[in-house]
Amino acid sequence: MELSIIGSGYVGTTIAACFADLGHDVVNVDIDDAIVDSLNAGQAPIHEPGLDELVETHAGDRLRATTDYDAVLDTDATFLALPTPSNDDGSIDLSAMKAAASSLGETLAQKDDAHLVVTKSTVVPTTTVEVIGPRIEEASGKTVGEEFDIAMNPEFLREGTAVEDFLSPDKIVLGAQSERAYEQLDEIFASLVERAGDPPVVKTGISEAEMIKYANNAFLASKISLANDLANICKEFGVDSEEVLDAIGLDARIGSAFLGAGLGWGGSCFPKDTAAIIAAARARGYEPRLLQAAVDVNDEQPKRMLELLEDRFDPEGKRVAVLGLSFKPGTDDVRNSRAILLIDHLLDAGADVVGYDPVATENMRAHFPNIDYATSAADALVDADAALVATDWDEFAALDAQFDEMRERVVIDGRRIVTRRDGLDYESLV
Ligand SMILES: NC(=O)C1=CN([C@@H]2O[C@H](COP(=O)(O)OP(=O)(O)OC[C@H]3O[C@@H](n4cnc5c(N)ncnc54)[C@H](O)[C@@H]3O)[C@@H](O)[C@H]2O)C=CC1
Ligand SMILES: O=C(O)[C@H]1O[C@H](OP(=O)(O)OP(=O)(O)OC[C@H]2O[C@@H](n3ccc(=O)[nH]c3=O)[C@H](O)[C@@H]2O)[C@H](O)[C@@H](O)[C@@H]1O
Repeated sequence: MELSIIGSGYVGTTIAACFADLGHDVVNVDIDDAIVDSLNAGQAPIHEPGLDELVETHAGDRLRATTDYDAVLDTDATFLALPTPSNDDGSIDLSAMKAAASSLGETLAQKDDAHLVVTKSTVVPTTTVEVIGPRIEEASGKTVGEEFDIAMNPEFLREGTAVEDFLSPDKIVLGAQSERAYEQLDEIFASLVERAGDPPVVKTGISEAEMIKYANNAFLASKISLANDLANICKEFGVDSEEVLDAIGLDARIGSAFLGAGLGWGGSCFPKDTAAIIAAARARGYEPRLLQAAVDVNDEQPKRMLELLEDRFDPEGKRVAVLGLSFKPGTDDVRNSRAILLIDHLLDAGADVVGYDPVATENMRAHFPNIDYATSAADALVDADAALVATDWDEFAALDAQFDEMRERVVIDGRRIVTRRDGLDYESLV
């Protein structure tokens, strides 16, 4: 089928390249010239394993990019993969979605055939029906359910494994309100369902699909926070939290995934999505206490890590290496990275900070242009008084003699990844 994807960030680029690989003709529409140029030159604008190869293979053939919304006119369906960040009060900021819906509506006014508009972005329940649909109607002069349909297809991919996750989903959720829309969605997803070995396809309402996405993220974020709460209790008793969490994960009802205790969850999604659904629930008069507690535990973990450092010395004038800047391994994304909270605090305390990350240095430089950046973990450790391990990149597990180059060998491990302990003043956060 002919598909258009509006928004070419982590999700838009990944799904465009994957849909092209699955045999669709895809055009990415983005307002950012640099992203469009990069895609048309056959280069992925973001770091994701396997994405470069897909973009290189399909660019100029089944995959192209443009800043011109008119490209939508040659397609059967449009996916909206726009950012849905947080307002200051945590509620969802729909400005990009609204702008894109209006632009799309103006374009669709020129289209004679029916069109399907699919919300891919994470949006609070009722957004597609009450905000996106009406905006497109207003700008196009057309009517939902007649000249165009709306649908919602939440995305569950993780950064760092985006291509693999998209192509091998645990489930595909299709929210729609007309048979015509379900049929078109079936057609779009048929090649993925076949390649992925027939995963469950959940057909549901549009607002249910929107809520499934929040429920999924809220559950996973809360599971990590519960693991952190339990690990903090373990630490009080001198009990090995890893052994405890590994053991409870063997219970099939609990499962071992997302029980990794440590510095907590960051990234562009868990923090904003928990905040958005909490704000949306409050706006309807419900206080989501458990979810708020999960957020509170998560906010505490970086503070606990800094306390462990400050138990050793006042960071003022000390050189502190922060190992790992991305919000998790496998990505260059630093949005809501725990490392940002650590660096902010260290700078406030007057420390001399050196950061290191295998791929996220340039993105972090935009946040902190004035700290030092090392080109290897070994370089970061030279003459450092302390090292804070913020991200569980595999290479940190292999560090050994490099610690001998530190001035004071204080190592606070936020991810329980460092294996060497001898000769170090080592403490794990959990
Ligand atoms: N990043 C992730 O791992 C996942 C993200 N999501 C959701 O997907 C949505 C998109 O997230 P990301 O891809 O991470 O965002 P992103 O910020 O990486 O990309 C968004 C893109 O939209 C473009 N854009 C903004 N306004 C536009 C407009 N009016 N017209 C055309 N393009 C416009 C931007 O230039 C940017 O390239 C969000 O709702 C997010 O919650 C869902 C699952 C996974
Ligand atoms: O909605 C989204 O955007 C995505 O959010 C998360 O994906 P992502 O944020 O890319 O990465 P995760 O692997 O979930 O990690 C999120 C954070 O949790 C932390 N984490 C993860 C797992 C764990 O056991 N412990 C833990 O602290 C990671 O370090 C990271 O900071 C979800 O896992 C995806 O299913 C979802 O599509």
